[in-house]
Amino acid sequence: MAANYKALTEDTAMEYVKKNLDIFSEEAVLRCKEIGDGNLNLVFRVWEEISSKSIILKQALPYARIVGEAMPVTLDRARIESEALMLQGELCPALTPKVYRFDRDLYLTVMEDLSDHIILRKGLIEGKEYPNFAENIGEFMAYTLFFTSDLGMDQVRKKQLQKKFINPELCKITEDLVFSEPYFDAAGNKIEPHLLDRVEENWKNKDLIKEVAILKEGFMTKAQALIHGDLHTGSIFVTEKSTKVIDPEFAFYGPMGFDIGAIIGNFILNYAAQPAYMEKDQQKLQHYRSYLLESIRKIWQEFYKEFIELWEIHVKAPIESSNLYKEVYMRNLFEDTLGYAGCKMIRRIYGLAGVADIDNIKELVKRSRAQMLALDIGEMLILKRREIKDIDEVIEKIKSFD
Ligand SMILES: Nc1ncnc2c1ncn2[C@@H]1O[C@H](COP(=O)(O)OP(=O)(O)O)[C@@H](O)[C@H]1O
Ligand SMILES: CSC[C@H]1O[C@H](OP(=O)(O)O)[C@H](O)[C@@H]1O
Repeated sequence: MAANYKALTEDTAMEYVKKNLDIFSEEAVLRCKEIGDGNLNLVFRVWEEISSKSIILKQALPYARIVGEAMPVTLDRARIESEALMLQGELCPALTPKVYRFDRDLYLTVMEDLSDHIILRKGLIEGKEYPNFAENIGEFMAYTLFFTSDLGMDQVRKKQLQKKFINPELCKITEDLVFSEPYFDAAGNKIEPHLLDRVEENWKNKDLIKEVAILKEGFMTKAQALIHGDLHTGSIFVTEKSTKVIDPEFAFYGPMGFDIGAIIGNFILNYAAQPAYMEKDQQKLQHYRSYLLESIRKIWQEFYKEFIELWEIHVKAPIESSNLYKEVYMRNLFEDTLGYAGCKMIRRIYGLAGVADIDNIKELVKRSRAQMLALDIGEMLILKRREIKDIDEVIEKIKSFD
């Protein structure tokens, strides 16, 4: 740990802003609130009432906030996050918060305050619709993944970037929490008693475990692009018109399908949860679930369209211009996307870190229905990913569980 590192408090965060940033005037009366609700870090909002100017300070703790000091986690994740935000900002300026400074002593990123946006997960739980989201996130993924892959950048530079974004400790968290612990009786799992029989089925399911092991191997070895690494609906801020992707501290060179699968898997988690929230209005429920499924279809289609466009414009080498190669590449990416979506769903039902869409359902019977549905869809995506023809078939298969 850097000698000068100290976790900030609301008071010291304000002092830091006054001393180090020239955003506010010297006489400004500042206020500060710690607003972090994630599993890992501190997030301070500092603002001045009269000018309505504000700023966000995000600081890594030397451990995971959700567990405490018993789970040490490298502070270097703050560097990875700020550097990934800056790179994503170059590729997709409209879809990324502005980073003003990274403090290497305090592992602190100073960035744009997005409080006029809402975390997408919250919006979806409230049943809101975001007409531009699928297009925006499709573009974000196409640009960030294409231009950091061997297709979209110089191959020597790519390897240098890979070195900069080696992120072993955070990858190990994902390897454990997403791909390993849900498949045995790990101490960190949070298994509600009514789920135990269903969870034990997973532990005994040899096919499922084999397929998850294959996906885990891909996560650990397929250095395809600089992926966000944790692209769930809690890592995205939205308004009706705008989308901003935050929190890339898990970024590393990994399989592209892990990002696309994360977003699709989290939309399906919301789909599984919605009957509990909208039970009293079946028409509204049907409408909203169609919206969620349409979003999934559009997210994949927009990503696909943008990615292929970039490929056609930027790739001139004869080998990588092969149309047959493109087909195989996109098919593999589709299968990875489905497999990782399934893994990301299952881990959220009984692994260490839950998901608000489902955890917020107070009534046990309704929560259990949502959990079982998510487990069944997750398992189907992992096991059937090679047989599923296209995104339309994914939607049909999800619907068939009702
Ligand atoms: N740039 C920002 N503007 C406004 N609020 C933010 C910003 N970044 C994070 N937050 C708030 O802090 C919360 C936690 O941030 P996040 O980056 O997800 O932390 P963690 O890495 O701990 O998961 C978010 O859910 C959001 O409410
Ligand atoms: C002990 S970290 C658990 C979990 O938290 C991260 O997500 P977030 O902080 O965005 O909620 C990541 O998904 C990790 O797997």
